[in-house]
Amino acid sequence: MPQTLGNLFILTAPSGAGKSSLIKALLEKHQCTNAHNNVMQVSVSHTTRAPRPGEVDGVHYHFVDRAEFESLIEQDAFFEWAEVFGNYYGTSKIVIEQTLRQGIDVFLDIDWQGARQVKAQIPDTATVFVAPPSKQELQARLTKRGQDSAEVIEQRMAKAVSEISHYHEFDYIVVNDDFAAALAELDAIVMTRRLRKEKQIIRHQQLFDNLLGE
Ligand SMILES: Nc1nc2c(ncn2[C@@H]2O[C@H](COP(=O)(O)OP(=O)(O)O)[C@@H](O)[C@H]2O)c(=O)[nH]1
Ligand SMILES: Nc1ncnc2c1ncn2[C@@H]1O[C@H](COP(=O)(O)OP(=O)(O)O)[C@@H](O)[C@H]1O
Repeated sequence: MPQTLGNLFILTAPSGAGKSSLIKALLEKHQCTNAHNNVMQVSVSHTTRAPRPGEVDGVHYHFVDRAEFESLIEQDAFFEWAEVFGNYYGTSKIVIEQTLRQGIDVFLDIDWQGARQVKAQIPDTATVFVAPPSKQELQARLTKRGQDSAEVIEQRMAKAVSEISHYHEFDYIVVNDDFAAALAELDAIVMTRRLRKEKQIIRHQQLFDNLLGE
């Protein structure tokens, strides 16, 4: 993909570490829940997992069945996809490309396998690993969220160790202990990426043309 004004960010974490909460808070902080101020948005993945109570199709995920997902794989519709906890998850290619071209920053909440695939295609992607402060706290958050059965929580805790073992592959690490502190760190990462010379040249090309003109 050619250099775009929009930045691509990936947040990866073991389930329950707080990545969805952090992305949501960041968007609210930048008032991106307001359609007139759309400078960043979170990508809505496709999944074959069943919706949790309160999850809305097209908002939290595009919920599809396995046959539909496999047909999208055949059509090369995914930027990346992976099987996580026995379900398929994938990121639509066209939506990401269009959004970045519009100068909007895009956040992907995806697992380490997806992060690797995206980084290989777009090396400019900023990848962030969100770590919980302890295993006990991770389990407590999954339980407190109250959306998964004890069996599913057990499965997610077992999977957490393999997800965490990839922490060193990421560009940034944020430990989500105190939520406000973790949010400030994530915000700083976003700002740093935006201020890079490559992005500033695209954003301010007109200004530099004027400053250097007769
Ligand atoms: N590779 C990939 N992983 C995804 C995608 N969407 C979600 N995931 C990951 O799938 C895992 C399970 O997500 P989910 O079922 O929503 O559970 P949660 O992590 O507890 O919110 C998490 O690690 C997500 O980051 C995607 O489009 N691609
Ligand atoms: N820093 C934090 N301290 C305490 N609870 C948190 C913190 N960050 C997130 N949580 C809570 O932990 C639970 C899991 O967070 P969530 O964002 O759904 O995780 P993920 O998207 O990584 O699976 C939620 O109930 C959320 O409110």
